[in-house]
Amino acid sequence: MHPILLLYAAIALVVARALYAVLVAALSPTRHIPGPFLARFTRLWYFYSVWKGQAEKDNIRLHRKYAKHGQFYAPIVRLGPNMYSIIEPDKQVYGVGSKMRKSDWYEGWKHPSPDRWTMFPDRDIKRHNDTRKKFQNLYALSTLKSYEQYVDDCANIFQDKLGELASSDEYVDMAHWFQVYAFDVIGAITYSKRFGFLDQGKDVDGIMQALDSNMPYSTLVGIYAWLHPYLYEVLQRIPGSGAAGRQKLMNFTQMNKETREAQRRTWDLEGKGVEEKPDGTPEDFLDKLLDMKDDPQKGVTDYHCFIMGLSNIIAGSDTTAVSLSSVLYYLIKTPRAMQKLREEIGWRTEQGLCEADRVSFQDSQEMKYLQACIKEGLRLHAAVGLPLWRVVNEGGAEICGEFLPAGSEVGINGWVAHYNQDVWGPDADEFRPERWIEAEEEGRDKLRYLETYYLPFGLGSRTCIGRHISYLEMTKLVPQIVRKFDFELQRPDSEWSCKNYWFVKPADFHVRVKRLEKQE
Ligand code: HEM
Repeated sequence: MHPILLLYAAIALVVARALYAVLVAALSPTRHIPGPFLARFTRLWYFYSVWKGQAEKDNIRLHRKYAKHGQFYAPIVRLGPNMYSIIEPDKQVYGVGSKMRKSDWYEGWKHPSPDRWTMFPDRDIKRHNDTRKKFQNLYALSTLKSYEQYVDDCANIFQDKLGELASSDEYVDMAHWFQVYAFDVIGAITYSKRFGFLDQGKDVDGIMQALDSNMPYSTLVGIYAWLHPYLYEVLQRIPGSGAAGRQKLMNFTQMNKETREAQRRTWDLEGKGVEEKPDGTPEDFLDKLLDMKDDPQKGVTDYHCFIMGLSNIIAGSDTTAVSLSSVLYYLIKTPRAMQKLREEIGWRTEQGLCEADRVSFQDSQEMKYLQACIKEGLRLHAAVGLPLWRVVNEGGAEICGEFLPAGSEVGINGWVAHYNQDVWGPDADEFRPERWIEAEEEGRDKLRYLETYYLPFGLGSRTCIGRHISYLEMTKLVPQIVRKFDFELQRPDSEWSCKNYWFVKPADFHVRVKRLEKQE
């Protein structure tokens, strides 16, 4: 075809597509739901918002902008032609038995082949339920004990590193150090093997970089999920691209699994489920998976063992690192709270209720102020900063006072929920750990009410399966470091800046570390 004709054809196609979008928007039964003008016709508005890395702020701004008199937030706003952000954790959408599946936005978090599913983005409700049931024990509170030594080892190395950093006057990037810690802990818990980041103080073999580069790709491609298979095919061949990063992690996971299987055969551990292995290390996550695989009753396959290990690294490293940064950042910004936390640790140590050099997970459960500080840190800065998209089923559904037709995508963003002054009160923007203790004292109803709107770990049937593990990592490390070190922000008078590509990562959390004169 002549090039000019080709150009005309392309222009005609674009015009027809635009007219179609205008027509659909004009006739849509949800056209009265407020939102940016462009978002009525195209997902480009949302794409741009996510691309800037500030989507949680835009999301909050929209709910505020369209609030009616007497409301803090508009209950529902539009982010795209059929994408709606809501402020209520509606049970139809998120309840444990909900039939609304994750939207195709989650496709960007997996290999495009339908056979290569993993737990977090799985959109098949039945398969997801089966997987979750099979493996939830590995993440249960009762299993944490077997992972505690791995956390202790990493926390001790982390403490030594802080000691070294304290002897220099330099500002250091605390977000980086928490990332290094969280990666090594999840590596140790999953494979009894630290990645070695803590020891070297940096990324080894580009693993952290691999995961990092995957974030913008997965976050953005999911908005136009149909593009994913084509882009992935090309990008996986380009070093440094998100798709190549994912491939690297998959290779790493597979290699660990194969090495361990060979080792277990040498040690003759297959199917034995021992608590401690011949090399003295406690049974790790991978051993537990392989024990299950060796038991024919459990229906655990090689593929399960592969994806569950991979999920731990992808879902459990940055999330914990960001959350640790949040807690420490707000403690530094709120000296009164830091002081109170140190008093709690000091008092419990004097009373012999916790050890002088480490805090056991069991002891940490009794430390009310510590628990409140962690909860409050994750409220003000949830690690995940985009709506948790779900799809409305056949027949449509009434959500937040609006009837949404089948196929609509609907989601609540933890950041929107956590800054809602109608829920948290006029001091919703403040770091005030006491609010959790007061709510508990007021009675179970008040606490339960707040917890309904507390979503750092998601909600309902897809709530974070690894949350107890992350609590184990955080509740041990935070007291261990704040009792020994002080932290001075490089820019104490301004807010930190963050980039939101699903995880809202701090970009400039620079502090000077100082050893506390008097410990406890
Ligand atoms: C403070 C740390 C963490 C935070 C804030 C966090 C947050 C979340 C959130 C918000 C979800 C739900 C996402 C959705 O609905 O789309 C989720 C799911 C998940 N998380 Fe976490 N997470 C953390 C730590 C971990 C750890 C340590 C692991 C693994 C050891 C883990 C494994 C998973 C998995 C496998 C899912 C998918 C669960 C499912 O679909 O049933 N997470 N997490």
